[in-house]
Amino acid sequence: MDLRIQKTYEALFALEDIREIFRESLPTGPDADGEKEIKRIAEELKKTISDIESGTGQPKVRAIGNSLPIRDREEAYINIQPIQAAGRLTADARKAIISYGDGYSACDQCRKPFRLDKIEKPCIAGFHRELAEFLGMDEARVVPGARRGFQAVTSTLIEKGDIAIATSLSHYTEFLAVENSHGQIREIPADKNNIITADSAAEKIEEVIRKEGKTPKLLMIDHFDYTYANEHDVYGIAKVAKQYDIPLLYNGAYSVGVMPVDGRKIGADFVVGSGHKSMASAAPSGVLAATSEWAEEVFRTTQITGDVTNRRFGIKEVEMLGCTLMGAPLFTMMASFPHVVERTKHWDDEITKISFLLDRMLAIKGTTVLSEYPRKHALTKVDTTDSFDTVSKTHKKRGFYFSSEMSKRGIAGVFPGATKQWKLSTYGLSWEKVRYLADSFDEIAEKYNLEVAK
Ligand SMILES: Cc1ncc(COP(=O)(O)O)c(C=O)c1O
Repeated sequence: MDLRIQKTYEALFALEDIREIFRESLPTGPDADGEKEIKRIAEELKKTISDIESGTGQPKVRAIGNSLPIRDREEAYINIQPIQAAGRLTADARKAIISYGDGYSACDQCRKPFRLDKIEKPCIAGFHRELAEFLGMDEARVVPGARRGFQAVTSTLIEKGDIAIATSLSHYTEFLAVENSHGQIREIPADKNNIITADSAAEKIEEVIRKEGKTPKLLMIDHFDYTYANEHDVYGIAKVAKQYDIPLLYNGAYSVGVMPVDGRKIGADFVVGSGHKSMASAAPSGVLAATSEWAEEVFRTTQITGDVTNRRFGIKEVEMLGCTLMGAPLFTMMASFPHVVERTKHWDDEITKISFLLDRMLAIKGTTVLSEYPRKHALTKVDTTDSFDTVSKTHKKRGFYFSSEMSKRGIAGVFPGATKQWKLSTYGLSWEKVRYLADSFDEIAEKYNLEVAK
């Protein structure tokens, strides 16, 4: 059965349950408000089912007190949304949400010594061990997003007035994490090709030491940045950081979960990944891994003493505020993990797919690629100012014509109105879909008389 229909039926059945449950406590009878509302919603749900079955209209369901359209992006569309691609759930993760979506669905299994990463059944402890191994690190913890990983590290290493180094292409959450610890950021500039090199990292460190008289306390480097998804010299930069004895945080938001990442080989002290961005997991989720040396600090347990009425919280980790991902996000990470491990072995295929698509897009005269080229990542920034955007000048929908043409062809994820510089990702799409995408760009170009080289 179409998943949308199945879900709508489930909502209909839930509505019946609600009617039953509240039969006692709500005024009933055909004119009672609650009864009228339930009837109205039931009618909408039934109409939604018949709309889907007859293939007319976009189904919209008004959930109780809220407006919640059925989300059918992955089932009904080819989704090229750049940041959704690798966070899309696996079927196992979807099942896990149904089974473990309830509040505290992990904590009801928590036994002595009372910490999330120590729960053996279900195998949360084992998952932590495997995560660390997968990343080539000694210890790992799940966190609510990469940003919480940054925060745990900055909160451990940075004190008021300390300096941390990031780059001109670093994600804003690194800046906020440092600010949260009352530190200051100095940026390594990207070169003219939008790449962060080891030489410029060394120069920035030298400059900070010379001008400010102190050695930075942390260096954070994004393996692939969020703007271009260009690859930066993480190996070289890690070497430089070692020379100056500065701990290195490797931001793998766009790498952990899609390509092989070995923190030890890179020379990272901390590896951070984003579950919802690159590990086929529900938001918010992520991972913070550390070498054993740094694990002792960043995963330190509470030392609280004093007026705490004879209570001790000894095993709880301060930076994790005891426990982190307790339910659905954790179980989606766990359920997707075997698939994630497997898919990292096929990263080359993903590069071949994006390269194929871009070759076809570049044949549309005026289109350029703003990211480094040839590509090393499936996420790419393109510039269609001199191709698709030229149409928007005269089209009655202006720039929105483009996303609308894409949507008509069953393609979602192009930012509505964007026709100049925009990002897309082919990550995880089948070859069939990638070819269809390329044909669709051609079709739109030809429809509007843009020149396409054959
Ligand atoms: C490069 C990069 N790092 C970190 C983050 C933050 O990740 P999260 O949402 O998992 O906290 C993002 C999110 O967009 C990102 O693009």
